[in-house]
Amino acid sequence: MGLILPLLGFIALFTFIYALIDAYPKIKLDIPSPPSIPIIGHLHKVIGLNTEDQLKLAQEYASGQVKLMKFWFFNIMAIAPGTPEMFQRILNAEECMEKPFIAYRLLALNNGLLASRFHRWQRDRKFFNNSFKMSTLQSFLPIFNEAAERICDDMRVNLNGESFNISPAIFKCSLKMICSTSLGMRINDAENAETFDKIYHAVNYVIESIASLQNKPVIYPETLYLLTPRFWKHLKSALYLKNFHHRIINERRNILEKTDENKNEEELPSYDIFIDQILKNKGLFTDREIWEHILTILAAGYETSATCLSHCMLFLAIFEEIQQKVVDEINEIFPTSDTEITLENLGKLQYMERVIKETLRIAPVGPVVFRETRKPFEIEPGLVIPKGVVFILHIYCLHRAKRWWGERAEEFDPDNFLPERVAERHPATFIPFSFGKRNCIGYRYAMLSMKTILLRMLQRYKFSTHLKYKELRFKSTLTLQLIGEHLVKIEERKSE
Ligand code: HEM
Repeated sequence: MGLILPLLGFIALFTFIYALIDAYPKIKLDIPSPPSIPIIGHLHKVIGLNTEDQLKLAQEYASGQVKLMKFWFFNIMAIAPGTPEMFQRILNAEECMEKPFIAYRLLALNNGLLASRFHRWQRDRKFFNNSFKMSTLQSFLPIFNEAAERICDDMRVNLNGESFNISPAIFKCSLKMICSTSLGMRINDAENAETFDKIYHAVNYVIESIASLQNKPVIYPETLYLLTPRFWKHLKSALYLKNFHHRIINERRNILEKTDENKNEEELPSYDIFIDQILKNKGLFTDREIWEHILTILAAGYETSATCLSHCMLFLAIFEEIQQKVVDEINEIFPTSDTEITLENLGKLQYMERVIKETLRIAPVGPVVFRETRKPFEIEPGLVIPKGVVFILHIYCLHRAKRWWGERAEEFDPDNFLPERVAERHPATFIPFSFGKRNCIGYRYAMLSMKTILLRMLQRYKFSTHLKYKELRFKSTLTLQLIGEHLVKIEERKSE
């Protein structure tokens, strides 16, 4: 006992001195920083703030119009860029392509693309870039269409009735698309209905739990979380998803082996689902890596697309004249409801695309992304950011800054994406899918699937709402969420 206390004291002192030495090159960086408190840095600014106020605080800092701003939390140094040029420089640099463990640890999917460390990511991204190629996405169009038709049928119960929250239906549709294109689950098979429901609840529970932890300060004692009932339900949901993926992987492996032996391709779907692409490359990934990759694609693709589309439907219900313009365009390119959906005619839906982009500008589903320097990085001549510094890239602030978007930056205006206006802006002023080599691998998948759902819903129904644009409020959890529900009313659209 007599020795333990001095020993602990020595370890604490040693750790403190080590942290100071480590932090020194970062602290002396010549970058402006708001006033801070010794030891804890800027932690007091965020502690106790709800997720809506955190967004407002970030906007307040961003309005300071500096190129870079420096923050620190104990010995963690973070830098936030303030101009599109700086966003571009950071997101393009190989030196900054690491993901900070502290920001992505809660996902617990360290082998998946979203959270993996640089070297593993570099190897795996090459493989998956091929999986998301245009010909594969084209083969997914019938699945997108089937899921979109299904959501329209299910929505009929709300016809001419009260306002309802459109979000759960969109989430289920988006989940079915992802499960079908990554795991080969057939959307309209009755026996899959219960499984879709279970996955829906399990994924949502895991996402909600991570979001609730994510917004606790970085020093939140996660060990305390283990003592809460939420943790056990979180664990149960995560285990369900893991076991489910294991089962599907084994089933698909058997199917592929059988078809290999019999050279009978009939059992394989006509589209190139992600799991089959992985399994056909025997030995490239371990089983653990496979389910973490597939679960990452599911997690990264499902909630983002569904949330974006829920916002988009709400904006269209609020701005009925914009909705009408989208419908006019649809009627021109898809004159009948059975006009086939192809890459070519989806590409012609240019006004719809502007509406989706404006939705992602006003409400970028991934409001913040993080990077970490893997080695010293000269961000501008003479200013070298040392290894181990975290970059906080606040996309939400960038998208709403008056400096880049003008006095009407907070208003919803799809014409912001007219080609002549786009040409006037720096390419990194609008980055809802991030930027550079480590950007969103699923952005084309997202655009095609969202366009298909919008197309089918607007062909069938007219949307309205009593909600007012100016009264909408957002909060930043894991993704950017509307505070409240996406309430809309629908009526049958008469053919025009
Ligand atoms: C509106 C829809 C979507 C938005 C706004 C979005 C946004 C983003 C953003 C901002 C990132 C960068 C995250 C970071 O660096 O921390 C990202 C990464 C990623 N997204 Fe998406 N995403 C969407 C849809 C999808 C879809 C549909 C898929 C898959 C089917 C997908 C799969 C991924 C993956 C795997 C990554 C990690 C990529 C890497 O690090 O190499 N996303 N997404």
